[in-house]
Parts: sequence; C-alpha cells; structure tokens
Amino acid sequence: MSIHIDAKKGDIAETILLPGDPLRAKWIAETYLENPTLFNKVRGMLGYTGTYNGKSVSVMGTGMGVPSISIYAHELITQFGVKNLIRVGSSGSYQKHIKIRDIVLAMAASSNSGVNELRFSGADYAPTANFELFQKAVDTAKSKNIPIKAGNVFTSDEFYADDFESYKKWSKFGVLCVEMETAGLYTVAAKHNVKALTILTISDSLVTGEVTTSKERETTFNDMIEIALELA
Ligand SMILES: O=P(O)(O)O[C@H]1O[C@H](CO)[C@@H](O)[C@H]1O
Ligand SMILES: O=c1cc[nH]c(=O)[nH]1
Repeated sequence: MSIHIDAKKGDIAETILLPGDPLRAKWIAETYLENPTLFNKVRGMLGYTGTYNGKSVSVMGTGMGVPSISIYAHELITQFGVKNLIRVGSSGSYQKHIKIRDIVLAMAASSNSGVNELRFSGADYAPTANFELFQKAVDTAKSKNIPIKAGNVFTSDEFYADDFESYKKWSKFGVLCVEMETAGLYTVAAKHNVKALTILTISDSLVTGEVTTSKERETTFNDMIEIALELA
C-alpha cells in the first residue's frame, strides 16, 4: 500500500492505462478487461487489473492536472513496479485540421506548469514520449485502420484560461491540442527510466467551439483505448 493506492505489490500490472476520469477507468475495465478486479478506491480513484488478450493490464484514474498525475505515476512506478504508463485522455483542439474525435499521440508536451521550471532551476526541459511505445502505437493504429495525428501538445495548469485567445500563440507554433497531465507524466517516467505515452481523443475544439458531453468523454473514445491496450 502507498499513501494514495490501496494495493499490494503484484496487484498492479506492469502496463497501466491512465485516464484522468476514474469513471472512464471503470468503463474501460468493464468493457475491455477479462476478470477485472478493483485494487484501489482511495479518494475514489478507481483502479482495476484484468487481462486483455491473455496479458495482464491495469487501468486507473489519475485525477486532473500535473500534481495529481505526478503523485499517482510516482507511486505506481516506485511502489508497484509499473513500467509502461499510457495516458488515455480527452483534449481540446488548437488547430482547424484537428477535429472532434480525432486521435492525437503526444510526441512532446509544452507546458505552463511551474514544476519543471522549479526542478531544473529555470532551464527548459522537453518532456517527450517513449519512442518504443510511440512507434508501437503508430503501427497498431495503422493495422486497425485508425487514423492518427501526432505532435506537440500543450499541458496546461488552467482549464478555464483568463485569456481565452492565448491558445493562438501555441497554435501558431504548431501545438496540436491542450490537456492537463502529459508534461508531468513524461517527466516522472523519464526520472525513473520507465516508458510513457499519451494518447488523446479530441473532445472539444477551441477553434470551432464544438464540444462533446461528459458522458461521451466517460464512455466512448473506443479507438484510443483499443490502441492503448495493444501496447501491453
Ligand atoms: O479526460 P482527461 O483524461 O481527464 O483529460 C482532460 O480532461 C480534464 C479536463 O476536463 C483534464 O484532466 C484534461 O487533461
Ligand atoms: O484540458 C482540456 C481537455 C479538454 N479540453 C480542453 O479544452 N482542455
């Protein structure tokens, strides 16, 4: 047991899917895993382990934002021996050509989060995806005929930005979309020499104003999950 995860060593698989929403974790476990067993409900952050195509896989919510996912990633890696951390999240599009329900692989994460500025004494650190997981996700998507986009994403500390228009600077510099955890996840994984990848489904667009419902964000987005599960 760690401070935030009520499990024993061995209860959690080496590969874990990490949605922000714990109810999406429950939906993934109940929809895709054989014999899912609940290993955590501390703070309602539901975590399950089951099998997918005969391989042991876990799924657990992370909550929202860099501090929350950093706590869970740290404990999963250091206390439970997790080796492959795959975030499956929702994201807002920054580009006209990135449309609702598109899938984006985060090659790298720009951020306005202060944690790495603090960690690296004011210097820049570029949190990047693990190449092996990235390549496997690209190959899996191709074999399943699932179109994907890939590039730089923005990990924001704000969901409701004071200046809505501020996204346009990132958009101009080629950033594809916004979410709130990847820079933290990639940094913690790198620190501990384990693998991480973020797969996102576009849930809304800052460009067009389109949105999906919270129920859709909880229980759809199957293509992203089907790619992630093949990485186990
Ligand atoms: O759908 P999840 O994985 O929670 O991801 C996105 O959704 C939340 C905001 O609604 C943030 O956590 C953001 O990163
Ligand atoms: O962090 C997020 C996630 C989805 N949509 C957004 O606008 N921001």
